[in-house]
Amino acid sequence: MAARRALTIGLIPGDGIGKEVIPAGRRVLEALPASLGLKFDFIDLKAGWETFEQTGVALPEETVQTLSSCNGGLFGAVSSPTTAVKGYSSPIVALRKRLALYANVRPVKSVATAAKPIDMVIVRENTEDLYVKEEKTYDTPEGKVAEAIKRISERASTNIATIAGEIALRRQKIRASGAPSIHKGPLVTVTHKSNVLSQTDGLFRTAAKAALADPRFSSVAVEEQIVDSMVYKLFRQPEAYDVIVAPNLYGDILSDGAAALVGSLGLVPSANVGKTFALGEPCHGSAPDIQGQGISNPIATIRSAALMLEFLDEEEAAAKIYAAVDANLEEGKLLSPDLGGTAKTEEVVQDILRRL
Ligand SMILES: NC(=O)c1ccc[n+]([C@@H]2O[C@H](COP(=O)([O-])OP(=O)(O)OC[C@H]3O[C@@H](n4cnc5c(N)ncnc54)[C@H](O)[C@@H]3O)[C@@H](O)[C@H]2O)c1
Ligand SMILES: O=C(O)CC[C@H](C(=O)O)[C@@H](O)C(=O)O
Repeated sequence: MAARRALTIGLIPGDGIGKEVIPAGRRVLEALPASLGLKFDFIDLKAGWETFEQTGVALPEETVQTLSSCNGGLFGAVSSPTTAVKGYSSPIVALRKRLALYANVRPVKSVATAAKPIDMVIVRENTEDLYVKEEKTYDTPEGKVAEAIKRISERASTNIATIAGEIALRRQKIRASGAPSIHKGPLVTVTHKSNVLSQTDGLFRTAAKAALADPRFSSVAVEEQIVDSMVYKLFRQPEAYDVIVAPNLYGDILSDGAAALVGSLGLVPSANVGKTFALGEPCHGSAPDIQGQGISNPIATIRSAALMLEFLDEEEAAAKIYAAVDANLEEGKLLSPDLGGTAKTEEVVQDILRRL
């Protein structure tokens, strides 16, 4: 039987545990039932610290060009240094801008992994804020001073709030079809710090609220919350959140915090979303503390593969992957050490493949 749709997927393992989890994502895609009619062609691509050490370039132009000709991609993680290294710049941050992946969508859901039910999506602006990385250091008579630009545009804030509203509506539609849920109606919470940063976060706040006032979001409740008290409420009452929309840096920080609430960074996926392309990426980094031990949790990447499929309009295939992962977690017999288990990455992958 000829495949209904062929998808070319670029794979960028990167560094550290990125090399352990990306093959897991690939194997799960390959194991999807033939009845779905999907055919995958994979292209291995390079980026990261090791690539930089070998070639002097962290994000080869070939990777960007090839990825832009793919339908989608999976990015593992890179080991970005914490001190400036001449010529190195974070490849994932660069890719988001080069491929116009304007939204970073991060669903955080507890499936037998947290004391409280949690089911939220953090929608992080992906191209600007402090991530424009326009920094400089200069000398003054009192010593060195460093500065960074925080750039917020009306256009990017409108775009990110719009996709947040669309995600809230889509989640509501799924709930209306009978899926069990902890939420009653669609809700978007706009996060900012415009009590202090009245111009930059002030613009984010007004543009996001204006976008969500569009009549097509009339059924979506809109709330706003200052980011510091948001962290407080997120930890005390995570069930209160449905969709959170945030500027780039706050979204980065909130999603790691939310990952702690559901039990591990190794569970939380993301998709870097553009108009016609999606790059799945686990929220975690290269985890140098556990790399090479075969114990990294592959679920964040496997869920990222599913999320990528969702944004490529292959929702049925995505649902099969989510269900296999949920079944693994609900049974709780083969869990990796970050979740309190003793299973190796390979055993978790095998269990999920069996359930597909
Ligand atoms: N997308 C990316 O490329 C990305 C994202 C975040 C961090 N990083 C980079 O990763 C490097 C390490 O950063 P870090 O240590 O601050 O954060 P990290 O996310 O790599 O690790 C934080 C903690 O979570 C654990 N962890 C993360 N993923 C896990 C998984 N799949 N299974 C089990 N445990 C997991 C780690 O063992 C560690 O204890 C840095 O160089 C940073 O720049 C890259
Ligand atoms: O270390 C890097 O090169 C990028 C880290 C990256 C980020 O967006 O800051 C990561 O924290 C993430 O959440 O994707």
